[in-house]
Amino acid sequence: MIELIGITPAGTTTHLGEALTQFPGGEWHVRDFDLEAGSTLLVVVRGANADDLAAAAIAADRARSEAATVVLALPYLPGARADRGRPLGARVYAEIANAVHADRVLTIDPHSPVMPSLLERIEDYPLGRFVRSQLSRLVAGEREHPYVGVIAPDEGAAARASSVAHALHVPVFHARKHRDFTTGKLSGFSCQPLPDSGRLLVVDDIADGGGTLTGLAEVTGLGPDRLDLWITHGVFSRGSERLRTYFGTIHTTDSHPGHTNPAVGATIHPLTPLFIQEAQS
Ligand SMILES: O=P(O)(O)OC[C@H]1O[C@H](OP(=O)(O)OP(=O)(O)O)[C@H](O)[C@@H]1O
Repeated sequence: MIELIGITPAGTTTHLGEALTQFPGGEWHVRDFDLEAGSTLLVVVRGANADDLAAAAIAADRARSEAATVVLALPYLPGARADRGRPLGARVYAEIANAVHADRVLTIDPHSPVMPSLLERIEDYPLGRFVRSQLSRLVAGEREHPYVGVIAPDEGAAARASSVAHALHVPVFHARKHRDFTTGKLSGFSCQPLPDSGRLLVVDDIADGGGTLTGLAEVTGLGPDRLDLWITHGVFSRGSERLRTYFGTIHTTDSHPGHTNPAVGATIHPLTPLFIQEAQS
């Protein structure tokens, strides 16, 4: 899923989606488009489809011929889960993304700390800060939030959940994901004792098949009357419909095309306005 937005120096935005077409066989073709002098082309690529990165590279090439600045937003960093061992999928995806030759790369809450350094022009993934510092507003609107604590489902989620708990002024409770040493498969969870009453917000970066989050919910013995969920990247593939059994409100962004899965019915927090703002800064 790809979105093209022209931003003039005065801040006027134009959606250039019609410039993107495909030949009947599926190859991308980007039609000519005009950009005012000094404009920025913002290219947002959602999800992990490398073919969309090819379209982004073609559109960027066109924009550069008009001397426009190119900002590539990769809200869900493709390859970020393949960040160890050989082959290193993260590096291969990063090389494909670098073929866009963007002046800046923006992302949000990348799964792996390895990944941003592989992208040549990434600037400290500034939007990562957004999720953490603005989460209380996103989740609770203008009201007081209802949470008595935040749960981190595994070690990888600990820093993210702690900063969300800090923003919400509530304690964080840590869980652990146990894996079988030989197969690497998930073998169970353990969790710190939780408060006897009040709502808890589980915070993680990705919900894919939902196994991690449903496994965690089971070990807490709690359900939708006590648990809500924030996940930055709602991939929501097969199996994720089980999340509804365990969580009341499910919040996510539109970083991945899977976020619209109707079986999950998540509340969506759109990212494009933030990318436009960030591209102009
Ligand atoms: O919905 P699921 O299919 O369970 O996938 C989502 C989980 O996968 C990722 O962790 P992962 O276990 O890949 O990585 P880690 O061992 O590096 O934390 C992610 O951080 C979630 O916890």
